[in-house]
Amino acid sequence: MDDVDWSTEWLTSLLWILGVFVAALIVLGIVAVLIARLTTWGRQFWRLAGPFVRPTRGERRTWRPTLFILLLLLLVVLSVRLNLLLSYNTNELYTALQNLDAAAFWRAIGIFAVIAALYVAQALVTYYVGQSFLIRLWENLNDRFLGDWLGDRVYHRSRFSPTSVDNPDQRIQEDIRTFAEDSYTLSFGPNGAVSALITIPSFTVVLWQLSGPLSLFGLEIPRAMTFIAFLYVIVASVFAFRIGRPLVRLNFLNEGLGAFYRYALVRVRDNAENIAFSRGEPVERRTLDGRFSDIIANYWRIVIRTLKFQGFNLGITQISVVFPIIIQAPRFFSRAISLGDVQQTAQAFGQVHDALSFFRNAYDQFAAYRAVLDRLTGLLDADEQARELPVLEVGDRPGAAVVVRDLTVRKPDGEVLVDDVSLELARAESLLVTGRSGTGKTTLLRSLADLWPYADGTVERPVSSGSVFLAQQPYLPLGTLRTALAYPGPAESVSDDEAARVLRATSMGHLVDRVDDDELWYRTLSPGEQQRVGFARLLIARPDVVFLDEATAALDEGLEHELYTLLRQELPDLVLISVGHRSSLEAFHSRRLDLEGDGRWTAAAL
Ligand SMILES: Nc1ncnc2c1ncn2[C@@H]1O[C@H](COP(=O)(O)OP(=O)(O)OP(=O)(O)O)[C@@H](O)[C@H]1O
Repeated sequence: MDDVDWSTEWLTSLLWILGVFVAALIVLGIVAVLIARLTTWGRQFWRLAGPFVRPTRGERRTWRPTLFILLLLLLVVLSVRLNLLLSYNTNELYTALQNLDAAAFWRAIGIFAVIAALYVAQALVTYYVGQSFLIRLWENLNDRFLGDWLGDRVYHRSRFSPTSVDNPDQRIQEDIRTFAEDSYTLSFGPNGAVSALITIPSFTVVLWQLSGPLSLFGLEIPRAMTFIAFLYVIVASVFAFRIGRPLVRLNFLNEGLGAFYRYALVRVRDNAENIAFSRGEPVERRTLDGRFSDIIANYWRIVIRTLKFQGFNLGITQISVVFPIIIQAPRFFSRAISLGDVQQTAQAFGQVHDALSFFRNAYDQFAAYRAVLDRLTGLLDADEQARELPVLEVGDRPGAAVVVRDLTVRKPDGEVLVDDVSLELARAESLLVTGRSGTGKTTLLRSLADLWPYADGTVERPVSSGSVFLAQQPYLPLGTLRTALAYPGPAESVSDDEAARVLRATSMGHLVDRVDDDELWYRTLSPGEQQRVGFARLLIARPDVVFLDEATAALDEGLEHELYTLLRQELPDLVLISVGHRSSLEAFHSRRLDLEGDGRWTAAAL
């Protein structure tokens, strides 16, 4: 093996790094384009990462991600170069030992110290740059996915999609992080694909230089070591792929089953009181046990499959430790090569072996990665489908008025709930929608709110904050009571005086001192109190039109009377549309729409 001239090595190494960097850039660029075009997972990857790396038109073009990628590539090339130098240094070290040459030995140790210091610095910088890159990718994806899911009210509309996806929350919170992490580790990570692709040719050259001919069954194989290394790993990889393949599906199932179980647990937590009242623990337990045992059954399948897969991988890796030494030993004993050469061969073989094995060892990680790709692109698809569902055009009509023309509301299966209804409500008018349970009262309100995809006709009303919908159970956001009163406005928009006034007006004076307590209000307040928070919110928001869906059902008739009177007094011009069963509500409405089922309805003045 030729000696390295360490005095000029920095220049040689610099030129090497530049040359390999450019060559790697070209080759990786071509490979990346081919993967993104020709493979499903490549297309999925590009769909997720593309907008980060290359923002599309309309967004500000930023070169930052591209520069990050170039820097990461440069660092990988540098690390391979340092590994190469370490292998030459090892050769010198062992040759000096064999020759009992103390001066050469200490010189080699000195050089080792320099390379090792550079190596540590390189590893730390790589870690920092790599993590910064993945954090940026993570932030970008979270931003996009949240925007996609909340935008156009997809989170709600997706309930009506033909294919609904499970647990979008988990996909946004966990899968995005896994995607960012795995994208980095599998590509530019210290043992990733890029490092493997650069290491293989670099160390193949070393192996080539150290290889001698080998006689096998009377046949002379020149440079046998190089060929054997490749043959060994390629054959092993083919077997490993076959053994490891089912892990893709099993890991996918593992994710889904875990989420399914967690969802059941969350349901128990959220419905704790109902379950406790009915002593429903045995039923819940059975459901939870069922879901958990599905996880375990699948996990066992993963364990058995991994046993086979890892058993094979570990065996192959162990053999590879002594393999190059055995092959080089005869040449060492015949003094054709030095001890340093044998050591360097073992190192070079190890590098080529590890690099080639990347594709085999990373298989299970890659399997989980593909499952994440499927889950994330699945969510994007479902969001798109939800967006494509029909919408009832709601025209903006500022001021207190609602106009509905030829509105027909259907169930998803096409059955008509409300057939061809038209109505006009002017300032201060009010409508009570009645009908038996299941005749479509809530669905009619949903259609007016532009939330129900299976409706046609035209609706005009004030949009955005001009109209407020209040469901039977008002939504109380996390945070303070002030946040709940201001919702969906910002908490700071409600002053102390105003909060106190509306709380007292809705018979909740006892909460005046607690407006800034951060509690789980949706659990602390009784259903009736929650409904009163809904009314208090109306007094703050002062909308032009209000839709109340059994919004006083949890209150006694006396309180109901007080709240409706209050609403009329404070908002005399308000257009009021209520859904309710109680006859006591008639006193507060000027007209009634009675749904009779099968699309039929009657309208009358009250
Ligand atoms: N997301 C949905 N998918 C399919 N069908 C639905 C959906 N939401 C409601 N429906 C159906 O539409 C019909 C009307 O439901 P809706 O909730 O509007 O009735 P309602 O008159 O408000 O009943 P109640 O008085 O009990 O509240 C019901 O048969 C219900 O099963």
